[in-house]
Amino acid sequence: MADSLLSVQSLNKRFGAVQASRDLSLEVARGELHALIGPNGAGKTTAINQLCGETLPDSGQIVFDGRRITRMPAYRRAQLGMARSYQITSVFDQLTVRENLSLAVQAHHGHSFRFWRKAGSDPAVRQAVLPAMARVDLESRADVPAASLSHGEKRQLEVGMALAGRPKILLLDEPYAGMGPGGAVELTRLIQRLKTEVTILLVEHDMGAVFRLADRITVLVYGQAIASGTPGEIREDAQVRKAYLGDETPVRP
Ligand SMILES: Nc1ncnc2c1ncn2[C@@H]1O[C@H](COP(=O)(O)OP(=O)(O)OP(=O)(O)O)[C@@H](O)[C@H]1O
Repeated sequence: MADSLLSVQSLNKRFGAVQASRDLSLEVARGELHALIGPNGAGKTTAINQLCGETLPDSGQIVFDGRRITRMPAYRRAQLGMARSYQITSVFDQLTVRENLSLAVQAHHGHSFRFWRKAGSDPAVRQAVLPAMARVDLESRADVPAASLSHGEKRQLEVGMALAGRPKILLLDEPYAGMGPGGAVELTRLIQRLKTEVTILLVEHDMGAVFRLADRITVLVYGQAIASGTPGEIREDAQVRKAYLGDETPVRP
């Protein structure tokens, strides 16, 4: 691929008898929103874990922004511009939106800020937090403790924390999980805006959201990529319909 930001070649990962990644190859182009879909247990989270360095593959190769990162520790990948927003919420409930984002900003730019100071008291951190809040539409909730946010707002905060390091790619693992209809609409609006700023790899079960947001989709079944293409191509792919979407599943944009 001409402008590939993330290239995964023949990744294999086995857990005992389970082959969670099977000769998995994947290309994410710079600037696109690429969705990774597949049935439960297909190996989506295992794939993401190997991309961000939480799990090492048994074999295969991962190249990110022109560098081989296959065996690189997670923190180095983060320094190179890989950010992950977790399926399980990772914000500090007792801290406010502003404080959570201050910590994230400080963690990502530790070298340029005085990290022994309370995060919110550093003027440079305070200044960087304002656009970080605006980016995820949380300015009006700045001084609200995270515990009092709605589920959707917590997701926004989580994404804001992942973006604090100005990543080149954002890995979103099931952001719609547990989201009500109102929150889902807000989240779609947010992701639609973010995809103009950062390359996104989205793992998601909500097919409506996937087909609305993705530029390209890769379908995983039993750890293997069985198809990769535009939403239109995936919708029409006979193998995908048979293995995953089902002939009767109405998948409309
Ligand atoms: N640490 C582990 N130890 C043993 N088996 C594991 C481990 N992690 C994942 N697996 C197995 O690997 C397979 C792929 O799991 P994974 O969580 O990657 O799938 P998934 O596509 O993300 O599923 P879901 O959509 O349900 O989140 C499953 O059979 C799972 O039980």
